Amino acid sequence: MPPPPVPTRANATSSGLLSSTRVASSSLLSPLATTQKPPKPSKKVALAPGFGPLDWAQLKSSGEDLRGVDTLLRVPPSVLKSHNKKQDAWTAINGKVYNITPYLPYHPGGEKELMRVAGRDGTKLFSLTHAWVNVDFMLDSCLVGFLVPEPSS
Ligand code: HEM
Repeated sequence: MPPPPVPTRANATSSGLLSSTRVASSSLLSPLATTQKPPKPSKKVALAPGFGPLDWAQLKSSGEDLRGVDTLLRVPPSVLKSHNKKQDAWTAINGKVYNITPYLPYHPGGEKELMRVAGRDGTKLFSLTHAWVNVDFMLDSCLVGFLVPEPSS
């Protein structure tokens, strides 16, 4: 018995093979136009050598004191407000108060941006900028305490 014919373009068309092959291969091509918006340009800053995310992770787990307080505090807004200098900067995010001074040179968005929340509740600005960032984890070793209402006098 002779071997079965080898498929060629000529006999593929008649057998319907080519049309299905065409559909399959053209679906693998990338579309010529897309409806997706181009990504926004990044506002990340160039961090100094030794201040990348891995360096921060290392410092965080080094056991160095990054809080600057001996025990967790109850922090009213008036106290938070007094910590608004680069060398002594606190912010509140989602009810937790963090010492952000050690993180300033490591912040991918830059020191200036981070200082916008120094001495105040930064929850809104933080979540507007990057709600996906896990601040609980990023700043766990910088926790100073919890934001509480101003005591009534
Ligand atoms: C307080 C705690 C904060 C932490 C832990 C934090 C952390 C981070 C991290 C991890 C990134 C990189 C994100 C990524 O790669 O997708 C980032 C980027 C950035 N952050 Fe923050 N951030 C904080 C607060 C702020 C605040 C208050 C602002 C002020 C508006 C800000 C502005 C930015 C900007 C502009 C970028 C660059 C975004 C981009 O274009 O990719 N961050 N931050």
